Amino acid sequence: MQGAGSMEFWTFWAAMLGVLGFFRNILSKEYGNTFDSWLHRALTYFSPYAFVDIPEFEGAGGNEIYEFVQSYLSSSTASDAQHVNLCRPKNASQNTFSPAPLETVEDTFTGTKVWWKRSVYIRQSTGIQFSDVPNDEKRKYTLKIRKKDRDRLLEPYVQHVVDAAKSIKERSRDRLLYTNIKGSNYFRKKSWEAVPFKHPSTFDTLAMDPELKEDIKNDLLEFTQGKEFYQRAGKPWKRGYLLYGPPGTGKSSMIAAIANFLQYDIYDMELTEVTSNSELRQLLIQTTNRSVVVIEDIDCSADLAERAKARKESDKKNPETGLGRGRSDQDEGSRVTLSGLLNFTDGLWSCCGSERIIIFTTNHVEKLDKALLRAGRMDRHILMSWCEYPAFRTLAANNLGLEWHDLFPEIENAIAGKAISPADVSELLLKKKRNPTAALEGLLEVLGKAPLSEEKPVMKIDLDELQLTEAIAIDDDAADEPTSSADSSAVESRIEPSHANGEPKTDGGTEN
Ligand SMILES: Nc1ncnc2c1ncn2[C@@H]1O[C@H](COP(=O)(O)OP(=O)(O)OP(=O)(O)O)[C@@H](O)[C@H]1O
Repeated sequence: MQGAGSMEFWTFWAAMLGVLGFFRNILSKEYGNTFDSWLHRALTYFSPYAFVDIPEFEGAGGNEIYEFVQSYLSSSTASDAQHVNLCRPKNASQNTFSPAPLETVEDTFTGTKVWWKRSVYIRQSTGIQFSDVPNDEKRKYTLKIRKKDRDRLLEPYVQHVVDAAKSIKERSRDRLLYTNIKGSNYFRKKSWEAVPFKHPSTFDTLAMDPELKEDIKNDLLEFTQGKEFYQRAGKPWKRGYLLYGPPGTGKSSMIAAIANFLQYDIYDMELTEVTSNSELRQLLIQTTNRSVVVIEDIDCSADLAERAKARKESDKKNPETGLGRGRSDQDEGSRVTLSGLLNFTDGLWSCCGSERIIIFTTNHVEKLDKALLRAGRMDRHILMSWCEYPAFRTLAANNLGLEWHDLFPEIENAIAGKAISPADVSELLLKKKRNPTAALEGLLEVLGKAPLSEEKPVMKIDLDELQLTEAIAIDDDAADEPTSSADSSAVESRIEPSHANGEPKTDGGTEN
């Protein structure tokens, strides 16, 4: 009986469709379209599903949500579909998938199923062409969602799609290396110039103490996952590293490894090209989130002797009141000052973006002003030192493809306590990379003559001494508007290219 009932049901609907089809055929084009839209509305009304159309173009512009959906569906969800489009945009390094037209893709959000369908259909030409898509081709994604789930799910689901699409885009795009250039644009406004960043250095190829390497990786991971912590603690979401050590110990390689590890862009700040604190600020504002801002060889950019000299000169001008102290920087105009740099690292302006790593490097940590080194200013001080045995093992693997060789124990003895940089070891190995044994023998010979690290000690930052150093009270505007107090001499230390030795001094304020 049930079979007969079901038969009647289908017979009824087949007859209904036949009648509807007959009417549709005899209607003129104009009435036909009205009939179609009426039928569509009727079917939608009785359907348990709601449909959300996301057209590629809305009005005269593109629809951002369409692009987000496209990126979202290019992830594994779409590649699970039976029929997918596969493409690789020009210059991109990854393939992207999208569901083929009319293919339905299922997705699950917080345990609820939703469905996506992409349609491409012909529209009547308006004579306006919005893109390189042929004028009469229209595309849209349609989200099918149960009516009962719509109110609860639609908003958060769309937000989830947008967030996921943004992170997919971020991961798949080529990263950039920016450098600041002298007022290149029409208004001579300081700006950055970018090139694709393709440095091969990674934490795997970096030759250094394995424990320190792991520690830095964990620190970086903790930082990237720390959004809530930084918010809760009322701290700007940024982290400062000072990399110091002799030339060729891998400071630049470490920066590249950090950027590759975090998938961040790099802003390589040439401080000698920056002529004032406000320019420095301008450049900082233009940097994007999720980036590494680097000032290499900060000891060469920061002439602390000049600072002492400037102070002496200004003292001479106003011997009694000391009102000129520190002013000379400003009087002479456009110069980046120490306070400008400190504002850059931890002043109010340093918070204009988020998820940012600031890295300074130096070969001469002893030349740096203690105000820069003080705890809290740079979160980590990382010593990149002479090549030790574990670092040598990494270099042997990188350059010779060697995991083990009978000469390794001899090298372990010979390299201990020697002042030889990873760059030198790397070069020696590379010279004879076709003959690993000869390369290792060559290295042993050089190690025999290499100076002891005691003879070329690496200056280490003495944190205890830094704790005793008094801090400079930093006022956000201090850099551009010098105070007339005696303190300004410390705040307004000039920074410009030179290698001269200086006598750093910090005045007043409290340790943080
Ligand atoms: N720790 C290291 N791990 C792997 N390779 C290294 C390391 N140190 C140096 N090298 C090799 O030596 C080259 C120079 O190193 P790098 O520029 O990173 O050193 P640096 O400390 O920044 O030098 P400088 O202070 O002179 O700028 C690199 O291209 C790399 O091949």
